[in-house]
Amino acid sequence: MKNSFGAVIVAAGKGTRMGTRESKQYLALGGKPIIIHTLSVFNRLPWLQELVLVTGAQDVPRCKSWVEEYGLDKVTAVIPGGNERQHSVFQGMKQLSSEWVMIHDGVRPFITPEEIEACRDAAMEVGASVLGVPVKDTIKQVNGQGLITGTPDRQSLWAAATPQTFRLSELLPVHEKAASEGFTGTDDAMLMEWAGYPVKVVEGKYSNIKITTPEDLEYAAFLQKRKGENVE
Ligand SMILES: Nc1ccn([C@@H]2O[C@H](COP(=O)(O)OP(=O)(O)OP(=O)(O)O)[C@@H](O)[C@H]2O)c(=O)n1
Ligand SMILES: C[C@](O)(CO)[C@H](O)COP(=O)(O)O
Repeated sequence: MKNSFGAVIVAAGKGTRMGTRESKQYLALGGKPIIIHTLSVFNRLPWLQELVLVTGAQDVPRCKSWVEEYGLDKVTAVIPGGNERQHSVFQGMKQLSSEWVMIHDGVRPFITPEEIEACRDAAMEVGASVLGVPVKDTIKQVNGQGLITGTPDRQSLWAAATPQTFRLSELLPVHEKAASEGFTGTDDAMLMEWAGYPVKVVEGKYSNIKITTPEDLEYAAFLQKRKGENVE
């Protein structure tokens, strides 16, 4: 359907950098698994037609029971992901029938409806969008010996986040082409850039963190407490 939107929440990673036995997307935050916080934000979007969760094959049953338990009624599929994030995105996209697809990391639970809607609107304007923030540090390019080989102009540097929003009819064939040519990107925008599509960056919040390493959990607990205090 024209201008229909689906979301793929990718949560099939191992969380190696977190170093916990439990994969980080299932760790408790404010009494609920992190992934449930993320899904709940998307589930509350009135204009979102379908919501697909991509998770570890062994975690599909418990994720399905959480979907029921937390009343996540927009979730249309809970499916196993792949060895790479790109593979998980591809599997999730194949479950969708919407015109547009928003891909979001399951470990970014502090995304806000306002940021998601800004991404939606920018994608409809340009064809594709990525939420990001201007970098605050000076970024260095460093060679294998640890020597600095360059300092890109900070004015042009943004840290890409998610959601990343595309037309399903454009992203799916690009994923297929990347798979056939062995091209791997660390985000979906990289694939679309590689294929020559324009992608607009939308300025988001620095609080849209990707929970990756142990210190992120401490910051996440602070953000969750602050969020709880802001509820009317
Ligand atoms: N094969 C993979 C790898 C990652 N992801 C998801 O992509 C998001 C961003 O990836 P990242 O933060 O790197 O998660 P992990 O790959 O689990 O972390 P690590 O690299 O530390 O193992 C996460 O929600 C993760 O679950 C996924 O669905 N499938
Ligand atoms: C997609 C992403 O979150 C954009 O910053 C990031 O590239 C994911 O990288 P990861 O290594 O899979 O966490």
